[in-house]
Amino acid sequence: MSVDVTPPMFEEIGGSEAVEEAVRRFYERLLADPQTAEFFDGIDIEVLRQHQVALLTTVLGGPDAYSGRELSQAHAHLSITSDDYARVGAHLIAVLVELGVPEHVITHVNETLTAVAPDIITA
Ligand code: HEM
Repeated sequence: MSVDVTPPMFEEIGGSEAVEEAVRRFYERLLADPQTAEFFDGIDIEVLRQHQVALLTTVLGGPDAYSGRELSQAHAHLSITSDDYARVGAHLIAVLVELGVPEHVITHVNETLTAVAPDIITA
C-alpha cells in the first residue's frame, strides 16, 4: 500500500503568510510597472489583494475561500492583450522565485497561468 503524504504546496511554501507576502509584492510590481499600472486606476487594491490571496491559496491546494467573480467576468472589460498577460505572469513568477518557492510549485503556477489565459486575454 502506498500513502501519499506530500503536503499541499500551500503548506510547503509557508502557508497564508507566504501567500500574503507574495501577493503584496505582486501588486507592488504591477503598480510600479508602466505597462500594467493603468489597468488598476480606480481599483480597490486591498479588495483585489484579498481575492488574489484566496485564489492563489486554492491554486496551491490550501483552503478554498475564493469568493471573487469568475476570472472571465472580472477581466472582460479590460482589453488585456497576450503581451499584458505575459507581463503580469512574469511578475508573479519573479515574486515566487524571489521568495525561494520550489521549482515544482512554480511549474504548477505556470501551468495554471497557461490554463486560465483564454479567460483573461480579450484583445
Ligand atoms: C495572470 C492571471 C490573472 C489572475 C489569476 C487574475 C486574478 C484576478 C482576480 C482574482 C481578480 C478579482 C476578481 C473579483 O474581484 O471578483 C482580478 C481582477 C482584476 N484583474 Fe486580474 N488576474 C490575472 C491577470 C490580470 C491581468 C493580465 C491584468 C491586467 C493587465 C489584470 C487586471 C485586473 C484588474 C484591473 C482587476 C479588477 C477588475 C475590476 O474590479 O473591475 N489581471 N484578477
